[in-house]
Amino acid sequence: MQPLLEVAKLRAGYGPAQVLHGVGLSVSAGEIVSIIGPNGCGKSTLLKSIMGYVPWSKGEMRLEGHSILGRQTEELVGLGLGFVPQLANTFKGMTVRENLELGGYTLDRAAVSRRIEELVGIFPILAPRMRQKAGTMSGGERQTVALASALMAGPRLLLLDEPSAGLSPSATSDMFASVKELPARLGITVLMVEQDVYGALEISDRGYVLAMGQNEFSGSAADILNDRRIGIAYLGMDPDEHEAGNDAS
Ligand SMILES: Nc1ncnc2c1ncn2[C@@H]1O[C@H](COP(=O)(O)OP(=O)(O)OP(=O)(O)O)[C@@H](O)[C@H]1O
Repeated sequence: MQPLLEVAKLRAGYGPAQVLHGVGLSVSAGEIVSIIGPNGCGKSTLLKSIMGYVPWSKGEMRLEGHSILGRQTEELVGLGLGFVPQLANTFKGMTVRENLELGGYTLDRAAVSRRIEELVGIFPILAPRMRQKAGTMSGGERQTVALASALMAGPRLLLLDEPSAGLSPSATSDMFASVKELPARLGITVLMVEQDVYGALEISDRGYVLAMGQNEFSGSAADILNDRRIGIAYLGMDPDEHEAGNDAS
């Protein structure tokens, strides 16, 4: 089946500082795909490059097989891409409802109301907080507002940059539980960057491991979770203990 999004040989960075050195990935409709890797390896830069915020020097990007390389961010949003940046992703002086309305600025009033109702069904904590200013909410609540705002426009593919950043363990598991529902409940495909490798892979179909701006490994979420090198590098696996386990078997 043709992927929804394909990125190939992407080279991008900030002026002379090249960060991505030929990265590739694909995401099929209905999937949740995670990008993991060490700090500074270029995960956020990859999402920002896809969204048109960071200029490419080389590469290719296709949506359902059609090249969309070089499109402006607004055009990409029009084509169905949505983005939730890491932190600083709500208007703190505005209420929850106003944040959501802003996310749905392309919709008419009736569609905004319908969409808000639908999203409150998925994120029940928003219901009693519609008039609360985002700036007075906890990190987890605000992250939920950011996610719901990005969903207002009905993206086909949602790019999430560390949705668990700054959240408590319980808020993190609520966040992952909500993200997991997006394909089935709203028909949204998800490409997510996460530091919480285990939490992200648990709800993902597939994953990509980046290292120093390059693809290091990719596979099903189960393959990555079972890979010894990944376990040692990112999942806190004790190398000696694992070796001992292997010897015994
Ligand atoms: N606006 C910028 N200008 C210049 N360099 C930047 C900019 N943003 C990021 N970088 C650099 O690009 C590299 C990759 O950063 P990026 O944020 O993509 O990594 P990351 O894998 O998402 O890291 P983390 O897991 O710590 O969030 C880093 O060396 C970073 O310092």
